Amino acid sequence: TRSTRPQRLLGAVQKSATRGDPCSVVNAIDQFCRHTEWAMNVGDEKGCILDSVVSEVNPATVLELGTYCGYSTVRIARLLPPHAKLITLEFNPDFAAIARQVIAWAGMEEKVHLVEGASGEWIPKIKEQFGVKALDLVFLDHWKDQYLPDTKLIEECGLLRKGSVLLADNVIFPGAPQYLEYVRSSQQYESQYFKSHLEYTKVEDGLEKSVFLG
Ligand SMILES: CCNc1ncnc2c1ncn2[C@@H]1O[C@H](/C=C/CNC(=O)c2cc(-c3ccc(F)cc3)cc(O)c2O)[C@@H](O)[C@H]1O
Ligand SMILES: [Mg+2]
Repeated sequence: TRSTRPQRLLGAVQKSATRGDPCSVVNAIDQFCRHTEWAMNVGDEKGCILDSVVSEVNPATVLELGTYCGYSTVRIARLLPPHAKLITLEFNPDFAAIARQVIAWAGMEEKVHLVEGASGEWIPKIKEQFGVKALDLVFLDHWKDQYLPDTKLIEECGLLRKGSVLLADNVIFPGAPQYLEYVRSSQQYESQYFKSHLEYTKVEDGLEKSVFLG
Protein backbone atom coordinates (compact mmCIF):
# COMPACT_ATOMS: atom_id res chain seq x y z
CA THR A 1 0.00 0.00 0.00
CA ARG A 2 1.10 3.59 -0.70
CA SER A 3 3.12 5.33 2.03
CA THR A 4 1.75 8.40 3.77
CA ARG A 5 3.24 11.90 3.55
CA PRO A 6 4.49 11.76 7.15
CA GLN A 7 6.16 8.41 6.41
CA ARG A 8 7.89 9.92 3.37
CA LEU A 9 8.96 12.93 5.45
CA LEU A 10 10.46 10.59 8.09
CA GLY A 11 12.26 8.71 5.30
CA ALA A 12 13.84 11.97 4.15
CA VAL A 13 15.05 12.66 7.71
CA GLN A 14 16.53 9.16 8.09
CA LYS A 15 18.18 9.46 4.67
CA SER A 16 19.58 13.01 4.88
CA ALA A 17 19.88 14.05 8.53
CA THR A 18 22.60 13.17 11.04
CA ARG A 19 21.40 11.32 14.15
CA GLY A 20 21.60 13.56 17.20
CA ASP A 21 21.84 16.75 15.14
CA PRO A 22 18.54 18.68 15.42
CA CYS A 23 19.60 21.34 12.91
CA SER A 24 20.23 18.69 10.25
CA VAL A 25 16.75 17.25 10.94
CA VAL A 26 15.15 20.69 10.52
CA ASN A 27 17.15 21.28 7.33
CA ALA A 28 16.31 17.83 5.91
CA ILE A 29 12.57 18.44 6.40
CA ASP A 30 12.74 21.93 4.88
CA GLN A 31 14.70 20.59 1.88
CA PHE A 32 12.18 17.75 1.41
CA CYS A 33 9.12 20.03 1.73
CA ARG A 34 10.54 22.74 -0.53
CA HIS A 35 11.84 20.47 -3.30
CA THR A 36 9.98 17.18 -3.08
CA GLU A 37 6.67 17.26 -1.24
CA TRP A 38 5.00 20.18 0.59
CA ALA A 39 3.90 19.52 4.17
CA MET A 40 2.27 21.73 6.82
CA ASN A 41 5.37 22.40 8.95
CA VAL A 42 5.86 25.96 10.20
CA GLY A 43 8.85 25.94 7.83
CA ASP A 44 12.12 27.85 7.58
CA GLU A 45 10.89 31.45 7.11
CA LYS A 46 8.30 31.47 9.92
CA GLY A 47 10.68 29.11 11.77
CA CYS A 48 13.23 31.90 12.11
CA ILE A 49 10.57 34.08 13.78
CA LEU A 50 9.71 31.13 16.06
CA ASP A 51 13.41 30.78 16.89
CA SER A 52 13.71 34.45 17.86
CA VAL A 53 10.64 34.29 20.13
CA VAL A 54 11.88 31.07 21.81
CA SER A 55 15.32 32.61 22.36
CA GLU A 56 13.80 35.82 23.76
CA VAL A 57 11.43 33.97 26.15
CA ASN A 58 14.08 31.36 27.07
CA PRO A 59 11.25 29.17 28.43
CA ALA A 60 11.53 26.52 31.16
CA THR A 61 8.17 25.07 30.08
CA VAL A 62 6.68 25.06 26.58
CA LEU A 63 3.32 23.67 25.40
CA GLU A 64 2.89 22.88 21.70
CA LEU A 65 -0.60 22.18 20.34
CA GLY A 66 -0.43 19.97 17.24
CA THR A 67 2.83 18.03 16.88
CA TYR A 68 2.15 16.69 13.36
CA CYS A 69 5.57 15.29 12.29
CA GLY A 70 7.57 17.05 15.01
CA TYR A 71 9.29 19.72 12.88
CA SER A 72 8.49 22.63 15.21
CA THR A 73 8.95 20.35 18.21
CA VAL A 74 12.59 19.74 17.20
CA ARG A 75 13.01 23.39 16.14
CA ILE A 76 11.93 24.60 19.59
CA ALA A 77 13.61 21.85 21.65
CA ARG A 78 17.02 22.49 20.04
CA LEU A 79 16.98 26.00 21.57
CA LEU A 80 15.88 24.99 25.09
CA PRO A 81 18.26 24.88 28.06
CA PRO A 82 19.08 21.35 29.37
CA HIS A 83 16.31 20.92 31.97
CA ALA A 84 13.57 22.78 30.13
CA LYS A 85 10.47 20.81 29.13
CA LEU A 86 8.44 20.86 25.92
CA ILE A 87 5.03 19.19 26.18
CA THR A 88 3.54 18.55 22.75
CA LEU A 89 -0.01 17.27 22.17
CA GLU A 90 -0.96 15.18 19.12
CA PHE A 91 -4.22 13.21 18.89
CA ASN A 92 -3.55 11.35 15.61
CA PRO A 93 -1.69 8.13 16.53
CA ASP A 94 -0.10 7.78 13.08
CA PHE A 95 1.31 11.33 13.21
CA ALA A 96 2.42 10.82 16.83
CA ALA A 97 4.32 7.66 15.83
CA ILE A 98 6.17 9.53 13.06
CA ALA A 99 6.88 12.52 15.31
CA ARG A 100 8.40 10.28 18.01
CA GLN A 101 10.87 8.94 15.45
CA VAL A 102 11.73 12.41 14.11
CA ILE A 103 12.26 13.69 17.68
CA ALA A 104 14.41 10.62 18.49
CA TRP A 105 16.49 11.04 15.31
CA ALA A 106 17.21 14.63 16.40
CA GLY A 107 18.24 13.38 19.87
CA MET A 108 15.65 15.61 21.56
CA GLU A 109 13.80 12.92 23.59
CA GLU A 110 15.08 14.26 26.94
CA LYS A 111 13.45 17.67 26.43
CA VAL A 112 10.20 16.52 24.84
CA HIS A 113 7.05 14.92 26.31
CA LEU A 114 4.90 13.91 23.35
CA VAL A 115 1.39 13.18 24.65
CA GLU A 116 -0.88 11.23 22.31
CA GLY A 117 -4.22 12.83 23.04
CA ALA A 118 -6.54 15.76 22.45
CA SER A 119 -5.76 19.24 23.79
CA GLY A 120 -9.23 19.58 25.34
CA GLU A 121 -8.63 16.47 27.42
CA TRP A 122 -4.97 17.08 28.29
CA ILE A 123 -4.67 20.82 28.98
CA PRO A 124 -6.55 20.37 32.30
CA LYS A 125 -4.11 17.59 33.28
CA ILE A 126 -0.81 19.38 32.61
CA LYS A 127 -0.30 20.83 36.11
CA GLU A 128 -0.72 17.52 37.96
CA GLN A 129 0.81 15.20 35.32
CA PHE A 130 3.95 17.25 34.67
CA GLY A 131 4.29 19.29 37.86
CA VAL A 132 3.96 22.47 35.83
CA LYS A 133 3.09 25.70 37.70
CA ALA A 134 2.87 27.89 34.61
CA LEU A 135 3.56 27.78 30.88
CA ASP A 136 6.23 30.21 29.68
CA LEU A 137 5.44 29.68 26.00
CA VAL A 138 2.53 28.13 24.06
CA PHE A 139 2.91 27.39 20.33
CA LEU A 140 -0.50 26.98 18.65
CA ASP A 141 -0.41 25.07 15.37
CA HIS A 142 -3.32 22.59 15.52
CA TRP A 143 -6.84 22.93 14.06
CA LYS A 144 -7.28 26.68 13.53
CA ASP A 145 -10.83 26.78 14.93
CA GLN A 146 -9.48 25.27 18.16
CA TYR A 147 -6.98 28.07 18.89
CA LEU A 148 -9.57 30.19 20.73
CA PRO A 149 -11.34 27.50 22.78
CA ASP A 150 -7.99 26.04 23.83
CA THR A 151 -6.61 29.48 24.78
CA LYS A 152 -9.65 30.04 27.01
CA LEU A 153 -9.16 26.56 28.51
CA ILE A 154 -5.47 27.33 29.20
CA GLU A 155 -6.55 30.56 30.97
CA GLU A 156 -9.25 28.76 32.98
CA CYS A 157 -6.75 26.11 34.11
CA GLY A 158 -4.52 28.87 35.53
CA LEU A 159 -1.62 27.86 33.29
CA LEU A 160 -0.57 31.41 32.37
CA ARG A 161 1.50 33.87 34.39
CA LYS A 162 2.32 37.55 33.83
CA GLY A 163 4.60 37.45 30.78
CA SER A 164 3.55 34.06 29.39
CA VAL A 165 3.73 34.15 25.60
CA LEU A 166 1.26 32.64 23.10
CA LEU A 167 2.65 32.24 19.58
CA ALA A 168 0.13 31.21 16.92
CA ASP A 169 0.93 29.93 13.42
CA ASN A 170 -1.30 30.55 10.36
CA VAL A 171 -3.21 33.54 11.64
CA ILE A 172 -3.61 34.72 8.01
CA PHE A 173 -3.61 31.45 6.04
CA PRO A 174 -5.54 29.21 6.64
CA GLY A 175 -6.44 31.89 9.22
CA ALA A 176 -7.71 32.01 12.79
CA PRO A 177 -10.00 35.05 12.74
CA GLN A 178 -11.86 34.47 16.01
CA TYR A 179 -8.54 33.86 17.83
CA LEU A 180 -6.99 37.03 16.35
CA GLU A 181 -10.01 39.13 17.29
CA TYR A 182 -9.83 37.80 20.85
CA VAL A 183 -6.13 38.32 21.61
CA ARG A 184 -6.04 41.71 19.82
CA SER A 185 -9.08 43.12 21.66
CA SER A 186 -8.49 41.59 25.11
CA GLN A 187 -7.08 43.83 27.86
CA GLN A 188 -5.28 40.76 29.13
CA TYR A 189 -2.96 40.47 26.12
CA GLU A 190 -0.40 42.63 24.30
CA SER A 191 -0.41 41.27 20.73
CA GLN A 192 2.01 41.67 17.82
CA TYR A 193 1.79 40.34 14.25
CA PHE A 194 4.92 39.01 12.52
CA LYS A 195 4.31 39.12 8.77
CA SER A 196 5.80 36.25 6.82
CA HIS A 197 4.77 33.66 4.23
CA LEU A 198 2.98 30.33 4.25
CA GLU A 199 5.64 27.65 4.56
CA TYR A 200 7.57 27.00 1.32
CA THR A 201 5.34 29.41 -0.68
CA LYS A 202 4.95 33.10 -1.57
CA VAL A 203 1.47 33.28 -0.05
CA GLU A 204 1.19 35.73 2.87
CA ASP A 205 0.87 34.24 6.33
CA GLY A 206 2.25 35.19 9.72
CA LEU A 207 2.62 34.48 13.41
CA GLU A 208 0.79 36.35 16.18
CA LYS A 209 2.72 36.78 19.43
CA SER A 210 0.52 37.58 22.44
CA VAL A 211 1.97 38.34 25.88
CA PHE A 212 -0.35 37.58 28.82
CA LEU A 213 -0.51 40.61 31.11
CA GLY A 214 -2.06 38.76 34.06
C1 LIG B 1 -9.28 18.88 18.42
C2 LIG B 1 -8.24 19.90 18.80
N1 LIG B 1 -7.23 19.28 19.61
C3 LIG B 1 -6.13 18.67 19.13
N2 LIG B 1 -5.34 18.02 20.01
C4 LIG B 1 -4.22 17.41 19.59
N3 LIG B 1 -3.79 17.40 18.32
C5 LIG B 1 -4.55 18.04 17.42
C6 LIG B 1 -5.74 18.71 17.77
N4 LIG B 1 -6.26 19.27 16.65
C7 LIG B 1 -5.43 18.95 15.63
N5 LIG B 1 -4.40 18.21 16.09
C8 LIG B 1 -3.25 17.74 15.32
O1 LIG B 1 -2.54 18.93 14.94
C9 LIG B 1 -2.21 18.86 13.55
C10 LIG B 1 -3.13 19.77 12.81
C11 LIG B 1 -2.67 20.87 12.24
C12 LIG B 1 -3.60 21.77 11.48
N6 LIG B 1 -2.79 22.64 10.65
C13 LIG B 1 -3.26 23.06 9.50
O2 LIG B 1 -4.39 22.79 9.12
C14 LIG B 1 -2.35 23.85 8.63
C15 LIG B 1 -2.70 23.97 7.30
C16 LIG B 1 -1.90 24.66 6.42
C17 LIG B 1 -2.28 24.78 5.03
C18 LIG B 1 -2.03 25.92 4.30
C19 LIG B 1 -2.38 26.02 2.95
C20 LIG B 1 -3.00 24.95 2.32
F1 LIG B 1 -3.32 25.03 1.02
C21 LIG B 1 -3.26 23.79 3.03
C22 LIG B 1 -2.91 23.71 4.37
C23 LIG B 1 -0.68 25.24 6.87
C24 LIG B 1 -0.35 25.11 8.22
O3 LIG B 1 0.79 25.65 8.71
C25 LIG B 1 -1.16 24.42 9.10
O4 LIG B 1 -0.78 24.35 10.42
C26 LIG B 1 -2.42 17.42 13.14
O5 LIG B 1 -1.27 16.68 13.43
C27 LIG B 1 -3.59 17.01 14.03
O6 LIG B 1 -3.67 15.63 14.24
MG1 LIG C 1 0.89 25.68 10.81
